[in-house]
Amino acid sequence: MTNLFEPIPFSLWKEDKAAFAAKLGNSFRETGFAVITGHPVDQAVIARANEAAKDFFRLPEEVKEKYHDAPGGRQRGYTPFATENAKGQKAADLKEFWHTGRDLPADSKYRDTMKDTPSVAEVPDFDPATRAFFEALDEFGRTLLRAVALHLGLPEDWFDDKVEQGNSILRLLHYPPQENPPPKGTVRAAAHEDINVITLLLGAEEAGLEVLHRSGKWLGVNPPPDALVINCGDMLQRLTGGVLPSTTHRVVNPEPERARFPRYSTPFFLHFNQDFLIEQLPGCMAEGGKAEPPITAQAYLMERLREIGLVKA
Ligand SMILES: O=C(O)CCC(=O)C(=O)O
Ligand SMILES: [Fe+2]
Repeated sequence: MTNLFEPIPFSLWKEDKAAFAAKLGNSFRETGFAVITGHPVDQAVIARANEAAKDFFRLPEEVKEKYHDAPGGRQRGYTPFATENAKGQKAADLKEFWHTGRDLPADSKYRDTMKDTPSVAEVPDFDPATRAFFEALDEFGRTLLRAVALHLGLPEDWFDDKVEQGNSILRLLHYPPQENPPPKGTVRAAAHEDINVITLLLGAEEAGLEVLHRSGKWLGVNPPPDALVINCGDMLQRLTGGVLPSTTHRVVNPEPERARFPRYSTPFFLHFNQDFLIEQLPGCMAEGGKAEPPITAQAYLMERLREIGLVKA
């Protein structure tokens, strides 16, 4: 099989928007994923946020636990090891993570349902480093959506005002080393689909990420160093009648020779504004697809969070 995750250089966007949009769109249609090299997210911003994340995860469990927001569905702050389970899975994932949300203007109409992110006192650089990283990914995400819009035959700025105050989340993930074999049937992240519009994923160079291709085969992604992996989430799938599929993916446990190494990754889940009505685009329907009723981004998110156990029914 040819490499389905052939990297797409971001420089192409500057030279020929239509050509970049076609490559991105075709990769999404084929696998739901794409790999981008030469992305504009500043390496210093990435490195600083990764350092802050490592410092945070090194804190004692009782300190990290202070920052949980279980009643809010863990959409902000800390989630301890083995809490989240993928839809339909009994065993919890072998990961702990942190969620940074959008820093909303004081007068935003979304303040009631989009909480502030807790401030971490024990790691002095944590707040500014993660904020800067959120903003860089948010900006690049909007650029990528411009390419998606062109691919779909929409005006280039179609997504702009639908995501500008979106309920997006930066997730800092830590998969601890596995010195002892983990319980049978558990993996770092069980097979799942992302809920949001698109996901921008950095840090997946450490092996483990696999994508369920429509041929039925699990394919390892293994992007080159510093590349960014993007994938379509359920909201984009719903908007496009399945033309841009939200593909099942997972993170498998390391090979024995890598078991003593932790794995860190930092998916950025780009969401619509909460009151955006996700309604299938006219004339957009995958072969064999079925139409789904319109639903607001917020109602859809809550439905999906219940399914993965982060919001209790
Ligand atoms: O850690 C990774 O490489 C992927 C994580 C992921 O798929 C997720 O958190 O939704
Ligand atoms: Fe995911």
